[in-house]
Amino acid sequence: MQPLSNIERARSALEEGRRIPSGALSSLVASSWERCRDLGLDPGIEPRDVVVPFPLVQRLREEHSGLRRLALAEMQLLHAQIAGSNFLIAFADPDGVVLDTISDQHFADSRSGRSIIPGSAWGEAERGTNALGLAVRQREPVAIYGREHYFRSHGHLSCMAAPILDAGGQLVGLLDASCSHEARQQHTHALVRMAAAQIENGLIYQERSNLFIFAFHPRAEYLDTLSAGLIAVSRDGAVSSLNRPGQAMLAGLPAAAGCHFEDLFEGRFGAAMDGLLDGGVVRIRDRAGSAVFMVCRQIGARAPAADLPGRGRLPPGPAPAAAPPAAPGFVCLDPALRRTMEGLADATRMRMPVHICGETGTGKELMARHVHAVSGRRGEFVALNCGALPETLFVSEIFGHERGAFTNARQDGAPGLARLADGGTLFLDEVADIPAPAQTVLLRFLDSMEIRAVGGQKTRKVDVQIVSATNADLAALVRERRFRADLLFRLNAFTLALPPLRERQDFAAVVRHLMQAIAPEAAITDAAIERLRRGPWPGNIRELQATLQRAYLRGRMTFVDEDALDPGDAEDQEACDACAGHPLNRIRCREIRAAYTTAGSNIAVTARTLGLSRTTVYKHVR
Ligand SMILES: Nc1ncnc2c1ncn2[C@@H]1O[C@H](COP(=O)(O)OP(=O)(O)OP(=O)(O)O)[C@@H](O)[C@H]1O
Repeated sequence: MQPLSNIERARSALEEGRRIPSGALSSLVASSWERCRDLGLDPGIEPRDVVVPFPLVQRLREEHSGLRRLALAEMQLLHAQIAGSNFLIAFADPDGVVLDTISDQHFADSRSGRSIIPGSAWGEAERGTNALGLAVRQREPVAIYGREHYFRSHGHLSCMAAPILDAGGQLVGLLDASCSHEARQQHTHALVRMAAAQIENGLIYQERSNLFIFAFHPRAEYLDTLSAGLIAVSRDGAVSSLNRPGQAMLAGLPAAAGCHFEDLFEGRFGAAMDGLLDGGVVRIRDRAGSAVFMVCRQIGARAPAADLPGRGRLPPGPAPAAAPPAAPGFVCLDPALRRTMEGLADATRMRMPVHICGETGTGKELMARHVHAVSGRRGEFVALNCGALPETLFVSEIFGHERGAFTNARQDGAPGLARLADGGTLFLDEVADIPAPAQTVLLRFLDSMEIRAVGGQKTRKVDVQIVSATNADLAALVRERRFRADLLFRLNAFTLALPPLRERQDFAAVVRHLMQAIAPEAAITDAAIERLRRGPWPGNIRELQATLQRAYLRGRMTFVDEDALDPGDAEDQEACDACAGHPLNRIRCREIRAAYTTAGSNIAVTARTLGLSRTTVYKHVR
């Protein structure tokens, strides 16, 4: 008979309620088992899935939004590095509650994959010994393989977690990679630790964007690596943060926030700054006598004139950043709107999928174009209206098809929108309407960024910024199981919530902008704007646009005042038969019919004023 392995001896002791034989397990795992046993957890049963409600997940995501942005970008990279090896990558809050996951489809569909979902809590008390729970407790990287998990039912799972600490040493989140085989995954564990370290450095750049950041290491060739120290200092040398490698290199010195650069390094801070800001690598000794190489990684913001040191040794700070490009005709002075857009440029730089939600007519498509402009991507902006596309058509629209791939396929095939958007942006409008099988296909595409044309053999990678939009409540659709939760979590990595027009504080600016586009020569009175402001605007900016167009048509003069306005007139109209049953189409249809009446039943004038084709107008008024 084969002798029992250490883990088998330990497990039978655990499951038979005996003392765990010493040396059979690492002390970390053994003491975790003891704690779980003391909590009365039965290792033989299936643990209960503890999942916090979705609104709380949303709140936690908002609370950790800056960190989450960095984490999602790293998760994408990590996933690309280990894609295909059936892993799930999770980002969790400091209590071990999972906030986001990115996974290989096969694992996501497995029993284990379904238990690691946003909202699932992985503390030791809930799920027994597991990497996330232990890393929360230990505040250091932990890997738990197969039967080292406390619960027998987790015995096929391996997970590796790394804590993310802020510069003050506080645990702010965790990264985890899990897979469903027991083999040791040293390489993956190292990648998870590196991703966590990268996020920690990202936090320093994010939170200290107005300070000077210097990298240092005893070997110059390591200055660009994750083992380099990072130190953030103000213009006068006050240290604000140090990353973990930096703290380790300066161990023994008073290296804490609030100390001065000169407490840590020899020589005058000013002299060091001069060399560093010249862009060179400076050799400098720390106060313990060890030499390090140092280089400037970020130039701090220009100090107010009164704060500038008189010695004139510092070159002027960088010029203020130029305003980012915007989509043409995009008004956005509303503070709530501007808040939701904070971090958009970073999100697009990291290629995070952007999701735009808002009522009908709030400007989702225009915002999508703005996202494309902000991303600075040279490729095309390609839009797909996902509403009412059956699965097969959806797939061939996105991935293209080879010649004669299916009945009605184009003779010469089609490249597909994802390929057309390579290097640019793919805008998925009405994303809530994607049929269920196509949701799975889309999810796979978002994970791999690989496309294969229908009827084709070859796959190719594309580099696409994904933007999606809907006016539906996707969270509610997820609850009703009409939309995949994992797809929602992939799409809404960065969410832009557009306020309804009635809540916009830049209402007047929107009115003036629309009026300028309708009739550049016409003015609009303040009283007219005030009257408009009182409307409920269920159709939002589009409805306002139509009201102004009608007012202008009605007045046909050089200004629009209160008398020309009749916001209610569209409501008096009946929608056409085709639109009557569709609440969203109804609003638009009634506006077209009202404009048609105002234009003296002239299709050409109505079409020109509304910027529609004559056929469209005709369809609604015949
Ligand atoms: N911020 C803005 N500044 C100026 N014009 C805007 C703005 N937002 C929207 N508009 C205008 O309002 C109209 C409706 O915008 P858009 O089509 O982008 O809305 P939407 O939310 O995508 O509509 P739907 O829900 O029907 O798809 C467009 O003519 C657009 O140019």
